[in-house]
Amino acid sequence: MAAEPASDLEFRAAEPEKGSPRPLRALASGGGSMCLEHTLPGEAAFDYNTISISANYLLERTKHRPAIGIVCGSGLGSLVDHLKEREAFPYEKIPNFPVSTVAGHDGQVVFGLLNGVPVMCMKGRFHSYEGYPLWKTAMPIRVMKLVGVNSVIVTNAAGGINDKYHVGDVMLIKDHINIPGFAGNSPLVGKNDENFGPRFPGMSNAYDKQLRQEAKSVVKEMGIEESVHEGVYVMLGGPSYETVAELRLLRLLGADAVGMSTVAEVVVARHCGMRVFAFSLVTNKCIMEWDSDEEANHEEVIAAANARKHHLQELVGRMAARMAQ
Ligand SMILES: O=P(O)(O)O[C@H]1O[C@H](CO)[C@@H](O)[C@H]1O
Ligand code: HPA
Repeated sequence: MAAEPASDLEFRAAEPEKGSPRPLRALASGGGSMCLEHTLPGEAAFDYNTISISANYLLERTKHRPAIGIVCGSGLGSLVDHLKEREAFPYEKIPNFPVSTVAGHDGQVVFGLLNGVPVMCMKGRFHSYEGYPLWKTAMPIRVMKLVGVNSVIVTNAAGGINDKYHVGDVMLIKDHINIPGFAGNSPLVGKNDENFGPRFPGMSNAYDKQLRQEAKSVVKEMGIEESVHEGVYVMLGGPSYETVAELRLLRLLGADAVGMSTVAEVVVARHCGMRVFAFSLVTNKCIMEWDSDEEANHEEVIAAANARKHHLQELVGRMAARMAQ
């Protein structure tokens, strides 16, 4: 029997209220220079026991015992609206959980049956631009792990860099480019917790080949091959969208779609041995020409996600059924 969960007050660190993200405080570091709060080495990731408290809170309140987790990207929360025997837990109520502050991210952990398969869903994710350190944006993945999840479906809204991609297309992610990681900003920075995984996890097979094969056959069954691609996702910190020069650089680097999420979750999922299937919905075509007057915006991202929700619900549902076999 799991330990009685402590009250929210006892364990919840100070978090921003919904809609009012905590500002990044500039603090003096040892050398007298300034550094941002989320880069301070002192802010250690939650340890195994702290994450167990969040997991136990959920395990004690849901009858479901899912092995599959789903992270819903911007505007993709409806992926989990049709779960049977649904049980939802607002992030605010879960000890130690961050809160969602972005439009299109509701802020609920939702358990239920998807095509008869028990799943645990994040209806809303966290991003570093909200003021959270990367480890905290990915902390729900560790909660999933302690709930019993061993495979995750990670989804996102992304800008299409590849000029063959159109709004509404799906990109099965075959690899990522971790731009924050190039600068040493990883969700695994700090003392390694062996309870979760090794100090130096490999990432060359981050996106499970067999699950990608399954996805391709699902896409065929659904008859949507023409609008589905396989490609490389690049993560930037945001929240500003990219300049034309940045997008041209990302294209040169081999990126097909760009976003501000997913990579930290995938790194943490792989660190703790989970299988990962991930896809991007292309919600906007990236602006690659300097003479264009267009600009990316979040409203168009949400609208594009909404327009494709039925296909995506079906894709996720069929994948969950295959992953459960
Ligand atoms: O990656 P998700 O959460 O789907 O959201 C994407 O959409 C937002 C920008 O419109 C950014 O948060 C970007 O990462
Ligand atoms: N850039 C970065 N993140 C995004 C985009 C984009 O064009 N679209 C959706 N998320």
